[in-house]
Amino acid sequence: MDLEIATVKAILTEHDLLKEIKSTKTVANTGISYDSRTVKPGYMFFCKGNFKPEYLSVARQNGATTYVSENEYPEGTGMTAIIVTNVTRAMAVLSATYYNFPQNDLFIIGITGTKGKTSSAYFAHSILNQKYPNQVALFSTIDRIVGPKPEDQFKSDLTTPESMNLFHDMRVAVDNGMKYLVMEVSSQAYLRDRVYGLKFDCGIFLNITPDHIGRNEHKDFEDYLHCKLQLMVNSKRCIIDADTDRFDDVFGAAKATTDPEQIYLFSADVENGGVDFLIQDEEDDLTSNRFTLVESSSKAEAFHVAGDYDLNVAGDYNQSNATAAIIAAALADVTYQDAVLPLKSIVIPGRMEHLNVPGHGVVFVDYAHNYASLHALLKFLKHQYHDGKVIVVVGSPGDKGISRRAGFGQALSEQADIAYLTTDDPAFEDPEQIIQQIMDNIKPGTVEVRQVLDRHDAIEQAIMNSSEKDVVVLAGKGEDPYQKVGGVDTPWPTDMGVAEEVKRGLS
Ligand SMILES: CC(=O)N[C@H]1[C@@H](OP(=O)(O)OP(=O)(O)OC[C@H]2O[C@@H](n3ccc(=O)[nH]c3=O)[C@H](O)[C@@H]2O)O[C@H](CO)[C@@H](O)[C@@H]1O[C@H](C)C(=O)N[C@@H](C)C(=O)N[C@H](CCC(=O)O)C(=O)O
Ligand SMILES: Nc1ncnc2c1ncn2[C@@H]1O[C@H](COP(=O)(O)OP(=O)(O)OP(=O)(O)O)[C@@H](O)[C@H]1O
Repeated sequence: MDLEIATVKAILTEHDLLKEIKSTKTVANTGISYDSRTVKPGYMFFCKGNFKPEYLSVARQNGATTYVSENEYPEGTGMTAIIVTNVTRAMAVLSATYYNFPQNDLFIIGITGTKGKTSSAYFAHSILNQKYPNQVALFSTIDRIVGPKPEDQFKSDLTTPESMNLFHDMRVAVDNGMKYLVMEVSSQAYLRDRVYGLKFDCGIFLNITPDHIGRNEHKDFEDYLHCKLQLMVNSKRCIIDADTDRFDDVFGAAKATTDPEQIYLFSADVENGGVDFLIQDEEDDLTSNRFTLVESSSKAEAFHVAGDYDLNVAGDYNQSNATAAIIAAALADVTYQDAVLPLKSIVIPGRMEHLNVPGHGVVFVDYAHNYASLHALLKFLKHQYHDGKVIVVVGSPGDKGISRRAGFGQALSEQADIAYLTTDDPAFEDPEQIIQQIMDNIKPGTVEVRQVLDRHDAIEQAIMNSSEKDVVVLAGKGEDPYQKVGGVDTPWPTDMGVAEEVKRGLS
């Protein structure tokens, strides 16, 4: 595929992004890249993020003929320089153009929220896939599915990919016959313009609590909220959990660009009047997670998704995640009959996975990694295992989500009996200091704390020291296969892998 300079000029002008084009010759670009190491002859190269001018030299040596940047660089001498006001936005609109606007051929459901994005995405994907087999793409934190064959499924690096990868993967999905796309939209996606210019057919807002504030992320909570709200502003139809904090802001953002007739509210709180769908919790323990979905407005009644649902995944919060997914799927003509079956059998990797260890407590591996999710998880498990102890293995990552440290301290003080504080993706920080910061936020006398720096040892000790009535929660990493240490992804056998190894050692 070629990208003509004339087209580039027209698109950038349309989006008010063009400063000037310093052209030595007018060429068609044979490919696009933001990484000098992947550049091939005739490519257009984007200088973005923590870019260094030497990358441009490498891109030129590799054959790039054009670069797009907010500044002109001597390293690009001889190349066509496209100087823009905002390079990440320019990259988004030019990537969409280069891949020939694949979004126009997909019904796109975007999901945001501090917690529940991945779970809701898996729910929506499984429901839609039941009705439209081999036509539903999925871009989640865990996996990306761009086609029906096994090789069309691969692990994700980011929750929401860079715009260039996003439009590339959408193009592959469309070429593979996909007609629907369920994707998670992180706040970073809006902060970094990864979804700039993209209109969603349906946007879901689940919840918001403090997270992702710090260096490389959001400067404060209001910025985090502002970015999350952009999904509502950029969606043709909006689905909102009316129980979320800052509901008025979320509803206001949706109404700014969407007819209220196209906004659907749901709630698990019967007191919450004026919603379209009500969730009635029938049973939520470890063996059964059942709820009744009630259509409580005339516009909801047109959907025909009311009824009893059984979820194969524990946790009352998953009733809300599933409801959001059901409503979104209903917008793509799914009805109760299509939705009820897949939810009965769904498995979400790294979310509420459990392992029975004879003679010891049942082990839960869960991706809970901030106050809201750890609190919800421990509260649920404490209720289920009221005769035993709640034993938690947890650490907090380095260089991001700094507020999680205080949040973990608080959640452990409120719900845990024993806490093993350990390492979780320390990045460039000292894991011992991170542990100390969690410790600083534990209320004295509430929970017995053991500090075990090595995560493998911490898991082993937690399981071996547990008794049959206890529950052992391995929190934060889900099915992550690595520990991020000093800029290197160090292989990690996964929390469940370590638990299984401990179990094997007992037999
Ligand atoms: C803060 C942030 O979003 N950073 C992302 C961003 O970094 P960046 O643009 O500064 O890129 P960089 O890796 O520093 O390198 C600078 C540029 O030079 C290029 N380069 C680099 C080396 C070289 O030899 N040649 C070369 O051309 C790189 O390709 C890049 O374009 O672009 C990179 C890909 O180009 C991403 O990997 C990186 O995500 C980092 C790793 C990250 O962890 N981001 C997290 C915070 C994130 O986005 N998380 C959210 C989920 C949060 C949530 O749950 O809400 C997500 O959506 O995943
Ligand atoms: N609606 C919810 N409310 C509170 N906690 C939730 C909710 N849904 C899921 N959780 C908890 O959060 C954990 C992560 O869930 P999930 O992966 O679906 O969220 P996410 O938004 O994708 O998270 P992240 O942004 O960290 O990748 C779950 O394992 C569970 O403990």
